[in-house]
Amino acid sequence: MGQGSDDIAIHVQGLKNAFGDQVVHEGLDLDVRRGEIIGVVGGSGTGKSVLMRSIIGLQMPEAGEVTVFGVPMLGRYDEGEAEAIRRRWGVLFQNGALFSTLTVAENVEVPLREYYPQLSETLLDEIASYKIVMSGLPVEAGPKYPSELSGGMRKRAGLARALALDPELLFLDEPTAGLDPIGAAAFDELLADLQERLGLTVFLITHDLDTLYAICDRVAVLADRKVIAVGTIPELLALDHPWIQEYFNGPRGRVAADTAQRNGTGPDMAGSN
Ligand SMILES: Nc1ncnc2c1ncn2[C@@H]1O[C@H](COP(=O)(O)OP(=O)(O)OP(=O)(O)O)[C@@H](O)[C@H]1O
Repeated sequence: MGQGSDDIAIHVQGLKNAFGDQVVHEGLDLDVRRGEIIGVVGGSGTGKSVLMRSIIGLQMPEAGEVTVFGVPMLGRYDEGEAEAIRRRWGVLFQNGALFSTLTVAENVEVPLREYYPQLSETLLDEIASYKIVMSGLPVEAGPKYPSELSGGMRKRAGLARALALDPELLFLDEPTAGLDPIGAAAFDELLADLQERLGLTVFLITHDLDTLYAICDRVAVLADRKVIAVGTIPELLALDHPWIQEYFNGPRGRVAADTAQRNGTGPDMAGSN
């Protein structure tokens, strides 16, 4: 099936980002399809977070285009059409980025208060409780402070906040970093379930090979200042780029592939080697 512009949630073209002399991206192109979970991988410092920040308007690129749901965004994040697009996404930052002086419920209410100041306190509390439960936390977590939660619970609280505005698009920066393998697998399962139930498009930065095998439809690889390849894992394995081979066919990649085969969660690897 061909990909029309309606099928594309995020279109990035010719992106350039630099900090002083350090050029992080140059001529970077990426299309994210509607309804997919795309994993974004690359060595440390290749600019995965900077790419995400460029898309959501926290980093002004030196050149390029960013279009979300067909709307050009760069330089216009606070204006009319682009401002409305911002309401259609939720973001979970790398460390959860919860406000430590607010309870979990109050954290979830922050975007609601910002965008819907007319909502009553009762309704805010109800929506927050709903999002908290949806993110796999007990409703009793609502009045707790982030410092009272485990790492896995904090991630879920961050997810609840990212889901506050009923987003169609979710940005997640290393959501399973710091979780034990069981906690990480549970978080992956939650994400896959939410993606399916809510029809989300998910932009997921990760170093976690198990996550890639378990829930990502496609994987985009950052190297040499660009997205050097994007495809399913079997498609990437067929490429002979050294970083891709080392990453997926190195010892950790092999273990993740075996685990995925055992769990029946991985892609059909027939035909790949
Ligand atoms: N605000 C900033 N000022 C200066 N340099 C920055 C800034 N933000 C990012 N960088 C640099 O840009 C490069 C890419 O950073 P980024 O955080 O996007 O990498 P990453 O691929 O997400 O890495 P990691 O996997 O380690 O999280 C790094 O060299 C980083 O030091």
